[in-house]
Amino acid sequence: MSSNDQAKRAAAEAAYEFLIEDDYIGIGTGSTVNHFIDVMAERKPSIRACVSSSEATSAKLKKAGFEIEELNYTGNLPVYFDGADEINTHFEMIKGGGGALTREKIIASVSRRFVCMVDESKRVDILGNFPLPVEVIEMGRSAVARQLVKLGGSPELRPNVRSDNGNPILDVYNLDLSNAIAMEDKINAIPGVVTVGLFARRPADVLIVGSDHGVQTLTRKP
Ligand SMILES: O=C(CO)[C@H](O)[C@H](O)COP(=O)(O)O
Repeated sequence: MSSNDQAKRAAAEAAYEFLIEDDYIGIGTGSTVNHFIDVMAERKPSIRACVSSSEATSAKLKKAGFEIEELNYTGNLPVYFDGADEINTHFEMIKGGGGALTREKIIASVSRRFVCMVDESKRVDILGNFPLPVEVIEMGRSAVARQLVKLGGSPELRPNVRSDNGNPILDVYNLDLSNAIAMEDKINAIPGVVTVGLFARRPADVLIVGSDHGVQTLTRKP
């Protein structure tokens, strides 16, 4: 296992402490989440079912013996576990590197606690080094891209990729995300945008950072 993977695994193990048994739990997408599912598979918690943010996560959870439930049948969730592509000191995030941003944002929006697990390379002062994913409706792809250019961005179509919802994803470089809430609102207002991978209006509540030196668990200050 690479040291980066070890850091993700360590963060996933620490995150497990936040799991609430005998209820539904939300599970995101990505390599860090995959470590979290491995930890769950080893420790076998008693949970009602998982609400999953992607087909890939659902497949891994099912293989590990966990039930999947659709969000439409669960109501609000006590806790959601996911990774991030970048996270700042306010626990605002860029997400969607794995293309699951829309389902991730929906699940995060109905979860009482968002536990974000990262390796330390994901921590930043200002978001934006990682290109911002924007899921769009196919027919509005170019129109949205032109609006993103007006906002100062350089959008690139993610090649040969469709989200689990069947939509294309634009990766936007060079945006000024120093005011992440304002930019999230502006991008959300563009017709044709399905979801922007900025999680500023709904930041994480708990941040667990794995590194060579150990694991740090941080709680967002209100
Ligand atoms: O937002 C995501 C998927 O859409 C992931 O949380 C993000 O890409 C981080 O992935 P990884 O844990 O593999 O570094």
